[in-house]
Amino acid sequence: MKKVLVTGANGQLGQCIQKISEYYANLEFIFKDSKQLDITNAVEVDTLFTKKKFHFCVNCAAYTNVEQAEKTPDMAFKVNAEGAKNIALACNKYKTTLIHISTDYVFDGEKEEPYSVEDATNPINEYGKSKLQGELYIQEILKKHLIIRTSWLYSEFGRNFYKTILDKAISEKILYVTDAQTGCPTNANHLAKHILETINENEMEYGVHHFTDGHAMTWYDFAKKILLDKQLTGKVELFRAIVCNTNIKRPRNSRLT
Ligand SMILES: NC(=O)C1=CN([C@@H]2O[C@H](COP(=O)(O)OP(=O)(O)OC[C@H]3O[C@@H](n4cnc5c(N)ncnc54)[C@H](OP(=O)(O)O)[C@@H]3O)[C@@H](O)[C@H]2O)C=CC1
Ligand SMILES: Cc1cn([C@H]2C[C@H](O)[C@@H](COP(=O)(O)OP(=O)(O)O[C@H]3O[C@@H](C)C(=O)[C@@H](O)[C@H]3O)O2)c(=O)[nH]c1=O
Repeated sequence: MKKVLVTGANGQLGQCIQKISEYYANLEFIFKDSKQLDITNAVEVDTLFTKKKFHFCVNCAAYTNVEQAEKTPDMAFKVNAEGAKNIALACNKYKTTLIHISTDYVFDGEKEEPYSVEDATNPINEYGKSKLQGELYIQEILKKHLIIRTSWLYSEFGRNFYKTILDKAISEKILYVTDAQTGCPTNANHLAKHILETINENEMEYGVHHFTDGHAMTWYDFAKKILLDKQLTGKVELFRAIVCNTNIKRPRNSRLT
């Protein structure tokens, strides 16, 4: 029986993994939320790994508030870079394979085509920079790792664009959504399944991988699709945002291939 530690287990992706975990009877899951395991505490991380022999660690713990990360980059780096480093050190010491989740925001968005794993990274905001530093630590410390970059996650869990648009469609009459960024919305449930299927495969190709649902669109297009799918188009008017109410830089194009 393979033992799988899932960190940040009460986040969006962590909850998607919990939801399907019962279908993987050959895997023994140990779910740890931020209260049960603080990945920024190296001693806490090491102690947990000493007690149990994990075959895999899926690191879902992260600082994901992109706007707040710009104001308090130290917080983002503490979790996304130093926290990832602590996990990588423990995985290396206790021979655990690490599956770490990263982001499309490691790219600057200046490329016209979708980004492949061979493309150079160049993050333009603090969240992206902190996530890239996490990737670099992992690559430096540990051979047995899989870094899965994904984008624009949404699901029934946690805080995400999909749920925000549904909430706004109820509370507001007009929605303004930017069409200045293009990316691939990805259902976090699909990513959860992909991760567990990958664990179940006998051979794992270490390194950086990209995983999305594959359909590129702007945030405006995505909002339109959400309203259509939920039959809310008559309830709220949707406009392309002319002025962006945020000063945070986000990649213009972050399609992943
Ligand atoms: N959401 C998205 O659109 C995308 C996310 N990703 C990446 O996917 C991964 C999962 O994201 P998602 O599930 O959406 O994010 P969430 O913010 O929903 O979940 C992250 C979880 O990490 C926990 N956490 C924060 N700090 C710590 C800490 N120091 N120790 C342990 N746990 C901590 C949070 O707990 P608490 O709430 O208690 O702080 C939260 O439960 C992340 O690595 C993210 O960078 C990549 C691309 C897109
Ligand atoms: C809710 C809303 C957002 N927007 C804009 C702001 C932003 O440019 C874009 C998306 O808003 P969000 O707050 O979801 O953006 P953001 O938090 O940047 O989303 C990112 O999160 C991190 C964790 C990732 O890793 C990325 O892949 C990506 O999903 O839409 C509007 O224009 N109008 C709106 O009503």
